Amino acid sequence: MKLFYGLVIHSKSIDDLCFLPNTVLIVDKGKIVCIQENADVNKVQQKHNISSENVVILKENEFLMPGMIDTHIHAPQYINAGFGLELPLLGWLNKYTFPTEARFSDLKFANEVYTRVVANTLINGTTTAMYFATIHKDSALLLGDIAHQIGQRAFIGKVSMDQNSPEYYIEEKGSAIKDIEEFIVSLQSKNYPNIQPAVTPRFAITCSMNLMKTLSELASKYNVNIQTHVSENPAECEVAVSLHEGCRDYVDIYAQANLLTAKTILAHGVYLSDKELEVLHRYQTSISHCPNSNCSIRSGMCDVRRLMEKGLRVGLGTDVSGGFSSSILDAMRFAITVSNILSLSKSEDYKPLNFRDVFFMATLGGAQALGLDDKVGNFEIGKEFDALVVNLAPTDGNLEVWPDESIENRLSKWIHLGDDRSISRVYVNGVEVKEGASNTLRIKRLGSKRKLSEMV
Ligand SMILES: O=c1[nH]c(=O)c2nc[nH]c2[nH]1
Repeated sequence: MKLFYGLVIHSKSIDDLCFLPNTVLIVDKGKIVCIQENADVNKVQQKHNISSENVVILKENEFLMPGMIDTHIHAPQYINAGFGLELPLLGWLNKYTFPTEARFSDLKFANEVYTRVVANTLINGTTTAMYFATIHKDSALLLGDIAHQIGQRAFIGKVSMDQNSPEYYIEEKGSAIKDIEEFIVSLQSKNYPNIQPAVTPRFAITCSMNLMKTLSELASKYNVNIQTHVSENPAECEVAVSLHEGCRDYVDIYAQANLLTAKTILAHGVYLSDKELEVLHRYQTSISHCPNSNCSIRSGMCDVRRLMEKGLRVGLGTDVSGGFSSSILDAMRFAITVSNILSLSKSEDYKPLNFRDVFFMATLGGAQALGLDDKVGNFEIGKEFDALVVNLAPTDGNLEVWPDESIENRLSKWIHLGDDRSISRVYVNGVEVKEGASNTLRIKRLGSKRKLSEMV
């Protein structure tokens, strides 16, 4: 058992951000077994017979929050983060993305990049990631091994694509199905507690209707999540609909392929019509909002408020490397900025997203979008303990926190100004995976105190 004591911040819903001072939270075998606000820590410690080395008392400038959830990230594109942003989506895919992803047939290369992306996103506070890998079955399995070893909760998507792709990076019609089924079976048979496969048709342009229909059957046969892209960029929308005869709009392509389910997450959704939103709502399909990517490759600005008002679950995605940053904190800031910009052309009663909304989206909202909210996303008895200790101490991080500042203002400052140095501890399923705010990455499960440069 481990006992945490101090300020706890989490969302009960989008409208209910809770600040719980002097709170005791007890974790047993990875799960939360006790939460007590305004508690006498010594009494609770004695009552549960917890030894001092298993007690974490947060400092005055620290708070405990749920681990953050990246609902859309391309692990192989990590190597491209920060360049190639001058082209819009379709040109960018052809010039930068497909050639890079093709290199992941090489397992040694995949091992290097995937170790870095998992380690660094954890350091940045991403305790759960919904990954796109590449079309290569073995390197996608390797990504699952690495996330398991380092200790991140993850969905791993072996990408499926059988048309309109370069000849050096495309699957044969026959092997596309065989490979994805083998991938799902192999990953599930490893019985990694926090790693699951995800069926991942890249998007409607690079997938035939036949492939998408078979993928939906496999997702249902093996009860796995589905992820793909939708309505990101005007040219993409036009090409997608023109390729799938008889489909009314972009969402209708996925509806006809039976890919819309309550376990499906679609990245972007910038240009969805009201009719399309109604269809997604009916299927309980969720959206990953990726504002950094939408700005960086100039796809457009997604009106998240509108999606939420239509009843959709919306999480945040970094969408590396359309998005240049693998940090969900960064995604939170971009989401606020995009929403502020959109509000300039809306009526006065339009409510742009604020720091409370994006905190929800980065935690419980992301968990809901991935269908994981029975396990993670906030602190409730019975849920798994995925958590961050955030430290706003002026000597340690880049924030100035004044003694008379309210807790709300501190959280707002952290969301706008914090960085990975302010995340001092990371726990997944009750296990600490990062210790100490430092640029030297200390990933316990890879051998203590090894630097990242020594790990790859
Ligand atoms: O942002 C994106 N990144 C991708 O890799 C991709 N593939 C299809 N559509 C995409 N959008």
